[in-house]
Amino acid sequence: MDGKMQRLIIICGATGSGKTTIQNYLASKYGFERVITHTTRAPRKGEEDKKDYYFESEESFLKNHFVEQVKYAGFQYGSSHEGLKRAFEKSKTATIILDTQGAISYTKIVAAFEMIFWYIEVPSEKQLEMRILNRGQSEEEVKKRLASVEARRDMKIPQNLEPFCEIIENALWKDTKRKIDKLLEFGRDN
Ligand SMILES: Nc1ncnc2c1ncn2[C@@H]1O[C@H](COP(=O)(O)OP(=O)(O)OP(=O)(O)O)[C@@H](O)[C@H]1O
Ligand SMILES: Nc1nc2c(ncn2[C@@H]2O[C@H](COP(=O)(O)O)[C@@H](O)[C@H]2O)c(=O)[nH]1
Repeated sequence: MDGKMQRLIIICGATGSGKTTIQNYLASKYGFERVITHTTRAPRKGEEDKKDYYFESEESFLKNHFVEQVKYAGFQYGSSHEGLKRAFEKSKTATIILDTQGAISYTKIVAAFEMIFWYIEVPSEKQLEMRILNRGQSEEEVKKRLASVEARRDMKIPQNLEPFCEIIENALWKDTKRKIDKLLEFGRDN
């Protein structure tokens, strides 16, 4: 596959803003492969190892070759060269979900693929909280997550990421889909 034709859609935004929902839409509608990242947090209900994340112990996490890694709400997260390679073996356009710190790291790397940055926004924090609760997490868990330094930081797009990002408001799902379809209109050679 021609390396220059590859493209990575980097999706970031507040916790609960809809990054995974958007990534799933891109996979089902466009066939864009997901880059699976690594974490030391425990799987949530319904999450599967090697599908949602590579779920790692503190020891096994260190054995990967990371493009970037961060600590988020007390756990390790990282995107690996292996994960990117596996995704690009399956489709020319791949998607990855990162926190804003990880996205900033990608703005600084020299890569053989094109990068597109999306920041996902939700109109209010109350809506975010409701969406996370509806996902099945306990109120205590949600409160703890929303209070973490990283979650607070990612509520708003960092200034140094703004020049790279398309901001997508994810209020009504049908409007979000329309916006995404429009953004991808000129890249139908996936
Ligand atoms: N436009 C929307 N309207 C209503 N609910 C939505 C919308 N988009 C996503 N959701 C719901 O909000 C919840 C959070 O979405 P999702 O898991 O995609 O967020 P996320 O940004 O990946 O969160 P996290 O970073 O915490 O993993 C899910 O239950 C999802 O179904
Ligand atoms: N910088 C990175 N951020 C990542 C990676 N994988 C996921 N994430 C981000 O972490 C938070 C928390 O994720 P959650 O699944 O526990 O809700 C979220 O903002 C993700 O975008 C990664 O490899 N690098």
